[in-house]
Amino acid sequence: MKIGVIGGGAWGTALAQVAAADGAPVLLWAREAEVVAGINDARENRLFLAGVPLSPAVRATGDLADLAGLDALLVVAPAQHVGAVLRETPAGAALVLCAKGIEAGSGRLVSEVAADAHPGAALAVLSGPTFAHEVAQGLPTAVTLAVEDEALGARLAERLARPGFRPYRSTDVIGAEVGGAVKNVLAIACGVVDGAGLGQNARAALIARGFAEMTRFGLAKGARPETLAGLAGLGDLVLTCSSTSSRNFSLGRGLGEGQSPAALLADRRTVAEGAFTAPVLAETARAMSVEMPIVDAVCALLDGSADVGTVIERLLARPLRAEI
Ligand SMILES: NC(=O)c1ccc[n+]([C@@H]2O[C@H](COP(=O)([O-])OP(=O)(O)OC[C@H]3O[C@@H](n4cnc5c(N)ncnc54)[C@H](O)[C@@H]3O)[C@@H](O)[C@H]2O)c1
Ligand SMILES: O=P(O)(O)OC[C@H](O)CO
Repeated sequence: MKIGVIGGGAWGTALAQVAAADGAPVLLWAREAEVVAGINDARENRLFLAGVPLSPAVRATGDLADLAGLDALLVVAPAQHVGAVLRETPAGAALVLCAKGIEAGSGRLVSEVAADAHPGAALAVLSGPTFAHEVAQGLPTAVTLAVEDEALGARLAERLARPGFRPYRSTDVIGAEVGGAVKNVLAIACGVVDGAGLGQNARAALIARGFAEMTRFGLAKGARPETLAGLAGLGDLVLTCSSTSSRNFSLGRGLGEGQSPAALLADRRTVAEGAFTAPVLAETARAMSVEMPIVDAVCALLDGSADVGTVIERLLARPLRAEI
């Protein structure tokens, strides 16, 4: 199975390294000419994954047309750019969607965006607790690989599996997507708890109640509960809600410390997907009558309509209710 990667950020580069670990060639498209040159000439992506020596089997290109004729493309552009990039990408390959987010404006999951850009393409979702720098170092990692076509799922899992990289197969594409998109917003909330010094009890409560929000939203979208309780949902939520290695958690921590959202988001080279997904997630949930108070609180902090003290007061003043 000939593999290409769309996106030369940290995660696209780490996944290219995984796919090339057995020496099979992998072609990676990167938007930045310096990333293409760095990978081809110095075997390093200094902009997004500095310090990781890349396999000589990973080759980079700045031309999406070069991806024609490959069997599977790992789509690792940020969620808000997947549509634009796929519209310029030659069709014909299975698409393995690795971005975690919901498209602003349309409210579409990445699989819906991909189906629109490449009608009839086989679609898979790869998601789970995966800090790129750990995967690139070969540290043990497990992911959900969700594909409706079980035979394709088995072939993809076989192609991507390594001793330190274990794909667990699923057929629940929606569940895998919802988990990855929602956890980014909840990771911002956990960062706020940390930055505002609210304590470990509050963080654990937020993870559990955030998971309840993820589950309500996921079920309304047609996800299966066991997917949300697995690697792509709860697993990734726990990872990103407990580490400053998470860009979303770090963004939230800045908000919790009282820094302005505009300052925190200005001039970012790396992506904190939760900041883009939060408003569209809140809007979509409202339209489906799904309650997501923690997501609403993150939105209020990001759009500056409330400060940390106010959103905490609002969350704590909610009516007492049954846990489930
Ligand atoms: N970094 C991780 O550990 C990790 C792990 C799992 C999933 N992800 C997901 O992978 C996706 C990509 O994240 P990343 O961490 O690789 O990115 P990154 O933050 O390392 O780099 C930013 C990326 O955005 C791209 N970009 C910026 N503007 C663009 C545009 N207009 N069109 C197309 N691309 C543009 C850049 O070229 C670069 O590839 C995100 O959805 C993220 O949630 C990341
Ligand atoms: O740095 P974050 O917050 O984008 O998280 C990276 C991955 O999604 C963790 O699984």
